Amino acid sequence: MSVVAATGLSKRFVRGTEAVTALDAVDLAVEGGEVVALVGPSGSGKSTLLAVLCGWETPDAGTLRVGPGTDPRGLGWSDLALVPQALGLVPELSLADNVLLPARLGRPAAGEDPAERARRLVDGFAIAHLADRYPHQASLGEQQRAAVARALVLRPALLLADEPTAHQDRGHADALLDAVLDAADSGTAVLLATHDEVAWSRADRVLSMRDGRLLPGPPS
Ligand SMILES: Nc1ncnc2c1ncn2[C@@H]1O[C@H](COP(=O)(O)OP(=O)(O)OP(=O)(O)O)[C@@H](O)[C@H]1O
Repeated sequence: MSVVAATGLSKRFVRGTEAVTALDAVDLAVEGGEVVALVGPSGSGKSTLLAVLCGWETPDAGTLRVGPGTDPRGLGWSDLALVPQALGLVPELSLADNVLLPARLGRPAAGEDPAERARRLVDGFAIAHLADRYPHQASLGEQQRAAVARALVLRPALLLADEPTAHQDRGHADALLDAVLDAADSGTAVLLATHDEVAWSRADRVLSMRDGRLLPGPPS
């Protein structure tokens, strides 16, 4: 059974007299262990789709199932982990505490010590030496790597990531993609909104968004 399944998702935003169809009858299913790259021009609806799938936005129409239920808002970090475009690190917590936050709030994967998993992730992302810094004391790329480590620490059933390599050089982007693919190998369903063509090439499937519509394959 797919970890996330949506049919006919639609979302319109109305600003004064202007209406934008951000999602137009989107059907989507992602299986456990599958990496799906979501590509498309700026403003095509990628972030809106992720926002609906994680429960930040309510669709105007359509059906949604994430994990066991229809309302993603009740899910914990081990069910649904998110890397938002704006990262969403907690400013009052050190980078180490941000990465460990899901482990303090949620249920670790069976047989895996979350502190050890966090250490491996921050080592692999070359941010171990920044563990005691607060987010504002780290570069944007370093903050983004901490946000990806936080999302992966519990090996979530579903990972939704919005441009997770946007602030990285190629080497760090590849380390992030390696970790995302490793999580998928252990069963995580992954949906990555990305402009990174290396990420597309490493995904199992590429889906394209244009004007709120979702189509199979990379953009033509
Ligand atoms: N809260 C909102 N209110 C009004 N319009 C919105 C809102 N959120 C998004 N939109 C509009 O919906 C459309 C889709 O936006 P969305 O952020 O999903 O695009 P995107 O593909 O993620 O773009 P980018 O690659 O630049 O992040 C855009 O026209 C955007 O201006």
